[in-house]
Amino acid sequence: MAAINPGVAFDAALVAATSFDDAAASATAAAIEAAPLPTGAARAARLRQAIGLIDLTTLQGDDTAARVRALCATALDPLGDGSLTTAAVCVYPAMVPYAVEALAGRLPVASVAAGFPAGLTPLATRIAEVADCVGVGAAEIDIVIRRSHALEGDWQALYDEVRAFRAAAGLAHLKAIIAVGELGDATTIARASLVCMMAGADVIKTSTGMEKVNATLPAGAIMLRGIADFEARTGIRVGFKPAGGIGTPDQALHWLALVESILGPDWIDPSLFRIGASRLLGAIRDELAG
Ligand SMILES: O=C[C@H](O)COP(=O)(O)O
Repeated sequence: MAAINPGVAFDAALVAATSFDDAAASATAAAIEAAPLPTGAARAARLRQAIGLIDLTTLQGDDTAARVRALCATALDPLGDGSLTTAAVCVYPAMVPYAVEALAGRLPVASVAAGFPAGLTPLATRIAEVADCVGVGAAEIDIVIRRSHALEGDWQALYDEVRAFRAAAGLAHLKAIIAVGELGDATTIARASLVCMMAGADVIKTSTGMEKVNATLPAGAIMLRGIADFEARTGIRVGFKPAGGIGTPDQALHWLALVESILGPDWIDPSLFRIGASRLLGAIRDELAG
């Protein structure tokens, strides 16, 4: 992953001046969906690239040590030929020790945290959870924001919370899930993205996978433009993770195309781009197996 984002001071005026047009976001997404996808060998190569970007995820109430160990074995050798790995494995906090043991440092373990998926447990509990996950070996922490702060326009409160998660995460990479499907409009998505980046998120992530609406290309377009603006303003490169409902090879290819079209080829790398998915790997594997 890229260097830790130290964050920048909260800038209320910049947040207030940040807006985004829903129609522009939809138009960007529509252009990506209308463009032809690669075919033949180029498609296969791109799908292999996508596998290397996956945070292979299980976030089920019935997760067990055995399921997590099996997931880790798949992440280390997803095509069964030793040719590549996924980017990371993503699990609930209680499953982190099993993943850490199974991966033995060969891949990072990402833990969801901060009261995932709603972010509505007491703040002290959410901060302690972040620290606990790091303490048992998670190298990446996928926190959720408390959506009410964004919906009520209390951007200082959102900044302060994410700043506290940044501090609790220490040297672990911090991914901030903004839950686009619950934020309402493009401007709120743009402002939430900006505030999380200001507070020190290394990656901004669309969704938990548990909202009614999860990763969408229009929301992605808004977040990616925010990442580009933030880099132009601060020199800090923040990564991007669409997650939730990405289950087909075509969807993965659209996400790669969107990221590349807005941020350029540098971002097609696990240090700056992840796809959070539980079913996508199986679908890509099926296609590649013909
Ligand atoms: O962070 C990852 C998501 O929870 C995965 O969502 P999914 O099960 O729809 O692929």
